[in-house]
Amino acid sequence: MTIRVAIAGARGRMGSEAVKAVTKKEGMELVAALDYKHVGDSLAELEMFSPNLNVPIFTNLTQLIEDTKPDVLIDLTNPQSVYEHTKVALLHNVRPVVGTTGFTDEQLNELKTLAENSKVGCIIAPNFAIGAILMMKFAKEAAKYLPDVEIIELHHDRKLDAPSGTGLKTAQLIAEVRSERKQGHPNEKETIDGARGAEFEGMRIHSVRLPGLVAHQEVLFGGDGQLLTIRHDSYNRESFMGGVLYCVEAVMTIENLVYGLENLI
Ligand SMILES: NC(=O)C1=CN([C@@H]2O[C@H](COP(=O)(O)OP(=O)(O)OC[C@H]3O[C@@H](n4cnc5c(N)ncnc54)[C@H](O)[C@@H]3O)[C@@H](O)[C@H]2O)C=CC1
Ligand SMILES: O=C(O)C1=N[C@H](C(=O)O)C[C@H](O)C1
Repeated sequence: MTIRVAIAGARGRMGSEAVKAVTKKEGMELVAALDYKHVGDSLAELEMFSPNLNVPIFTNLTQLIEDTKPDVLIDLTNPQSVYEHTKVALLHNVRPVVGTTGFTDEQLNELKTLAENSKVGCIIAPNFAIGAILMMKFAKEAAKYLPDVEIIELHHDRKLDAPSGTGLKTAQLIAEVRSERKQGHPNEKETIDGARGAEFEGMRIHSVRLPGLVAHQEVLFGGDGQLLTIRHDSYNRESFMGGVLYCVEAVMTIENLVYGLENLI
């Protein structure tokens, strides 16, 4: 069976890489792209894509679904649009594979309920790179023994959300195995607001944004006279594509919402 795939955000850094990956993958067909402009055009008409890519562009997701009947919607857009796209897809029995980060807890819970009630598979993956998933798994394990943790995530300077979805997910996984604790000196004071980074259940997350970076993270564990550093680097966006394709296949086999690829591998 061929999986019919639509991509929201196809012109973006991740979306354009996903277009290449899906069109090359046996057993998948790219049937539509969702954008906020270029309605009525096809990807072939955009300079960045091959002139043979006759994939229609829509600006309305419901219309896209009615006209092209995708099985899966890959969303690689932005934190403002992703919730609505995921909800509309689920309401139309289209399985979302979401890489976009920046969901609130409330939005995640609503989508989880919607997916469960309608028995439509949905994967929300803050990071598709296998190395990043392992970094998070190893960090969760290390935190059982070394509970003093600081997370430093480093990204390109076009990123809209902070902390990164990966940084937040790492903190959430660690919080599952360690009880909340205040780190640093009990009387410490910030002389400049934010100096100690964002706080999540007593852990600090530091967000670095610089041109030249892609996606990187270090999880630092301090103990008596020792430091354990777990680091992952994505040097390009191809690093995410194995995970994207894996999710497109996996989402066809589930009937609920899975948040994080570590739950599937
Ligand atoms: N889960 C993962 O492994 C990864 C996730 N990301 C996330 O993916 C998202 C996209 O990242 P980039 O590709 O770097 O961003 P980008 O800014 O290069 O691309 C976003 C694309 O979405 C389009 N877009 C914006 N609003 C839209 C709407 N309402 N409907 C349809 N398209 C719309 C934009 O035109 C743009 O082409 C971000 O949230 C980022 O954090 C990025 C890399 C890896
Ligand atoms: O915006 C990005 O680039 C990335 N976003 C994801 C995140 O917020 O964790 C995944 C990866 O780090 C790249």
